[in-house]
Amino acid sequence: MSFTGRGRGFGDIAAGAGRGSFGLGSDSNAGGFGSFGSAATASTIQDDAWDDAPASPSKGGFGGGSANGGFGSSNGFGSSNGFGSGDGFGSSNGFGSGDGFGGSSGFGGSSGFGGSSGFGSSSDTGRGGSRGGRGGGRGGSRACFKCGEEGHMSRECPQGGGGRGCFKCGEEGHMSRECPQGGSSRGGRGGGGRGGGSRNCFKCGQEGHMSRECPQSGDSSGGFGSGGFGGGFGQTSSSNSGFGSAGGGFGGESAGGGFGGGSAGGGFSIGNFSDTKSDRESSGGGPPAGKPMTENYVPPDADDEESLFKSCHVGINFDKYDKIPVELSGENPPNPIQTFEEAGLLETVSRNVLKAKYFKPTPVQKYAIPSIIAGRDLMGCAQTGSGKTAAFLLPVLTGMIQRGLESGAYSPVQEPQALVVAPTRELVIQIYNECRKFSHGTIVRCVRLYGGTSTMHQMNDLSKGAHIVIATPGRLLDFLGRQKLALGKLQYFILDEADRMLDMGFEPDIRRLVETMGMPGKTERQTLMFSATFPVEIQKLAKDFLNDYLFLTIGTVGGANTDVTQTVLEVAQFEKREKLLEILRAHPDQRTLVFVEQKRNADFLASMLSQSEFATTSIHGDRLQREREQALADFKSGVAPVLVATSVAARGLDIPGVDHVVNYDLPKEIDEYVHRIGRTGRCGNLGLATSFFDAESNSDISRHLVNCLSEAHQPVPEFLEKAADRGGGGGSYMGGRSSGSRDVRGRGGDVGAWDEQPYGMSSAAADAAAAAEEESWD
Ligand SMILES: Nc1ncnc2c1ncn2[C@@H]1O[C@H](COP(=O)(O)OP(=O)(O)OP(=O)(O)O)[C@@H](O)[C@H]1O
Repeated sequence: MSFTGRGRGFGDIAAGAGRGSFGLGSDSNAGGFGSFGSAATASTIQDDAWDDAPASPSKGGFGGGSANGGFGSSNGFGSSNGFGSGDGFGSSNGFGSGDGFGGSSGFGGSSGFGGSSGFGSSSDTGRGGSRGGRGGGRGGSRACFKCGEEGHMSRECPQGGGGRGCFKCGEEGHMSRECPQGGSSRGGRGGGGRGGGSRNCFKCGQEGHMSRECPQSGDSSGGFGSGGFGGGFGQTSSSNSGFGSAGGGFGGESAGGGFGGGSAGGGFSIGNFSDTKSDRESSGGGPPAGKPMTENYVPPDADDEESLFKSCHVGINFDKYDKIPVELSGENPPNPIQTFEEAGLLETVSRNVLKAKYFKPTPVQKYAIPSIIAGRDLMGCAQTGSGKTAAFLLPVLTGMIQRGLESGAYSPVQEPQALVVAPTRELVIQIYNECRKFSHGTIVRCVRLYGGTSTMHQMNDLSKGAHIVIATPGRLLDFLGRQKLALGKLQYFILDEADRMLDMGFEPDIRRLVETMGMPGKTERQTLMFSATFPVEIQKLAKDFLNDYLFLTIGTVGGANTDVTQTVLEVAQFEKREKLLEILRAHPDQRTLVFVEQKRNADFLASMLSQSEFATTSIHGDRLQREREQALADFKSGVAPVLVATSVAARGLDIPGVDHVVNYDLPKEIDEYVHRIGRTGRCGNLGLATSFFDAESNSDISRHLVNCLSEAHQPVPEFLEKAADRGGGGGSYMGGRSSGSRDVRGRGGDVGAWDEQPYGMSSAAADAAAAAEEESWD
């Protein structure tokens, strides 16, 4: 039996099964459930389903069962053998139907599967995840089978009779032998013992005979028969939770795999594998509103030296960096370096710098490296693409190694010496790769933690040792909460895109991280913050985290990169599509990054362009992480020379060879604009940015835009000046920029005494509003 789903699904996680086709049954080993249950622990899947969010017991997902259980193993649901399609999964009859699934070694061994008595039942809302798994087979710890809590047995459970429902239908009030639903293989609470429902053959899953009489010879190919897995797996009609709706234990003894279905809100929803938001909504499953879809994705690692050291070529304006005015304020600033040789970097690190073809430090590196080596806290602000990453990584790696690294390999709790936190997953990956590049040949272990990927995989990686962790806040807090990570030995705490990390969206997470997670106090650690923009109020906030810091400004804080030629065109909303096509046709060879405000528009535009003559891909927060990384890879390699992106790609990404940035929609914030156009014109190269100004919706940014263009010596179109004169953007004309122009301590000496520059909406508020409106940041 096979069926085809609409969405992408397990199948294309691996094994190239591609989208949709989902094999069930005896000849479906490759596409089935084969390696399922191989090597996960109880918590494998629980939180993976929820992007970057910290662990929460209320989230469902698969619960791994016994120590070896877990739906999905380290490679995730469907693991390397894939798992068939997305939507199809669990639809109508779902698993538990006749043919069963699973590879020959999969479930369905003689001992069957099926959780114990219906944990993850409807009263266990959301607990299905890890707890569900416990019941399965010989799963996990000795928690109560009803509520999943440890500390009491099920007979003493304060939740009363929740789990005492009929094993077949899940209803309370009767036992399974009296069940009015007879032998149906669907639904059921927890698929008791060898199947919650019918007495199908465990080998082939067909009704009408027992396994010993099975015509399908002795192997276990059909293993996962209807009965057991029927426990709540599938049954779309029964609840919103999709997979394991009413419960559904699944821990087969033989396979060792727990599979606790969740309950309402939990479980492995069908919607998780559908392609669009509306699919999710209609299926009732999937992540909560606003949360991107997830899968148990294991990202690849570039291990060869060549790809590690591949870097962008410096451009013709690289030497002009030296002419940009620099200001380093604060007590006793150290002298800048002029060459990498005089920086006092560790020899191996210096060698890597040369291998990366860094022959001369950029201004931010000249000042930041000696400041960090001198042990100072630093807030560094330099234009996009001017080498801020190496400015902190090189001295941090040197300092860590010189102080001595501890080997934490295979210790249950890793205690890194350095922590870098960044706002997006792709930026985390990029910093991680830079870190591996500069630490190449040393014993430093870098670990990346970010959402949308397999928690189990990251946990394994982490357990091998972590001297420096690079993470997005959500996944980081998750691991801290799980006590896989502790911050007691932290020497360096780095916020990249610091203004973003401290705005309303992330500030609570960062504060929590700094104040409640055992991190050394600010006088005991070194805190470093970097960005191209630093709004005044964020600078003031940052003071809470910094100790006697230096403030480094290269050029104007928040100024646009002058190597980018900026053009603003007046284009009404309905004309934008045609205008974009016109621009792309005029520059067919240019690698172009198109920014839009809305995720749905990113996909729409990407399809539209692909159907025209432009190979286009898209990146935004609703795409699976695998897809996001693939989109970036395709854009980088030129497979898709046009990338349509939302703000997830606005900051930090260093994509070599981006010729042109098009703001199809202007952002609401001028700082965001500066970061977006900074994806081109990097490292002394020239770039081009074109923005569509729609007077209807962009008047708020007009004043800031005029300012930004003038500062960067770019022509200001008349229509834009007029829009600014009409008052777009609020505040005074000249004062209307978002970033503070310099160290806020420079005025009045005390940060608290600083008079805010007037501008309409605070950067933080605007950021938050924009984020809430459309993009979900990692
Ligand atoms: N000294 C150097 N010599 C040559 N190339 C360099 C040097 N420093 C950095 N680069 C390269 O310049 C590019 C931009 O660097 P990086 O990504 O660190 O910029 P950034 O200032 O962090 O930008 P953003 O503000 O966009 O995050 C990278 O490809 C990096 O490898």
